[in-house]
Amino acid sequence: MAVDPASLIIDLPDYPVPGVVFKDITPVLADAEALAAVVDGIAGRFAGRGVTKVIGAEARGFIVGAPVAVALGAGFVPARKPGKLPRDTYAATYELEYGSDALEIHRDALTPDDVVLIVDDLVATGGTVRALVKLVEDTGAQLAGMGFFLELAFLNPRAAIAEVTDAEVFSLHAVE
Ligand SMILES: O=P(O)(O)OC[C@H]1O[C@H](OP(=O)(O)OP(=O)(O)O)[C@H](O)[C@@H]1O
Ligand SMILES: Nc1ncnc2[nH]cnc12
Repeated sequence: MAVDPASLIIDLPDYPVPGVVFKDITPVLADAEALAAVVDGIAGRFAGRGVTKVIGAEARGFIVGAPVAVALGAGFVPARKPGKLPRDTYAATYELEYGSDALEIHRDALTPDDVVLIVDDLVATGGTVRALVKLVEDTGAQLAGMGFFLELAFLNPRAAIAEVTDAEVFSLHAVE
């Protein structure tokens, strides 16, 4: 019987601030079968859609996004925290469940010919995704959709995402 990746998530109440239940996915990453199930599950959903690039946000979006890119035969674009990329960038700010931050991509990381998939370990408020959508739009590339391991559905990220794009939102596991 295959392991259910969601069964390996550890909940940490009141971390990093009171009122937030932090979803620790490191046990999922550490389990070979579970990690493969997450990567294959997201990649499988978007196979055959002509995806040329996967974009993922620092840091957990790198961990899940890069192997999904390899599985799809696509390249990977890292969206990094401010000041980390050495050349000209597009930037977007966003709110998190526990603070605010900004992400940047190189201006030449995507072109209007690219078909882009956003990948992250989890979607909570949808703020990070909204920033990534803005960055993809800045380049003129086409957004194919977005794929996550975990969706914190009780925070209603789909409504926040729907305000900025009608691209497909796919998650392997939702917490109601
Ligand atoms: O839907 P949202 O409310 O935007 O939250 C989701 C984001 O939060 C986490 O990253 P975080 O910013 O904590 O950074 P990390 O990957 O470096 O831990 C997670 O990996 C997502 O990128
Ligand atoms: N509750 C949460 N657990 C883990 N990562 C998160 N990123 C945003 N909200 C989170």
